[in-house]
Amino acid sequence: MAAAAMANASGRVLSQPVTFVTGNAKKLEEVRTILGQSVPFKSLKLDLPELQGEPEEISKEKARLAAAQVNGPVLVEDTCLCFNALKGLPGPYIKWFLQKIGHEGLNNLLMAYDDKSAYALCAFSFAVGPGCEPVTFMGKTMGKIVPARGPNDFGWDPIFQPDGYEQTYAEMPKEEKNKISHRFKALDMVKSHFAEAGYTFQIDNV
Ligand SMILES: O=P(O)(O)OP(=O)(O)OP(=O)(O)OC[C@H]1O[C@@H](n2cnc3c(O)ncnc32)[C@H](O)[C@@H]1O
Ligand SMILES: [Mg+2]
Repeated sequence: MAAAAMANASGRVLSQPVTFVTGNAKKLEEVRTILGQSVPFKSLKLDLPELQGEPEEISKEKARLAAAQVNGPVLVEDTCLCFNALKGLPGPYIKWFLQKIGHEGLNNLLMAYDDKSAYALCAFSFAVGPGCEPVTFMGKTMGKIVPARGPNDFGWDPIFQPDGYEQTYAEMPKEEKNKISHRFKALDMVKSHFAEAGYTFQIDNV
């Protein structure tokens, strides 16, 4: 953990509330619901660059870029959808795959394979400020890729059916998705981190 984060671990007040930086309104909606009042944050709509590499490194670099722009404490996340038959691809490149080939194209990618298993991976990173090394929290939910079912209002939700469920993420009530999702699991660790670190916030302008 960076020196600044250590200082805060003793219970120091953060100079500003945490800013959750994302260009994705649906992510923001889920993060708000899952975090509730546990981690006070404000949000900033910013399209950070789509980086290449391993999920944890992408997330950390996103946090460094966001902290430099916000000049304060930031939370960011990067989401991957990984197909086991394709050794984890599309992974962090899912946004472009989804945009270019859609739900049907993503199913077709697996046509030649019996193995339709996949996992959703969420990597949140928190940086206390510019120049501080981010800490990362990963959440993973296992499932399989299926022909699209359910409302089409959030990314690849209609084609991801989590293990142990007959419904896709899109078909489930939101409260159900938010109890088992990759995002929920990562945010659970974010919550614990904030509780253990004893951060206190200036929340006047949240
Ligand atoms: O600004 P950021 O936070 O980066 O938002 P983004 O939309 O660019 O998001 P990512 O870079 O993490 O790309 C992930 C892609 O997966 C989609 N996605 C993210 N979380 C999802 C979820 O829980 N269910 C379905 N689709 C999701 C999202 O819409 C993108 O197309
Ligand atoms: Mg992005």
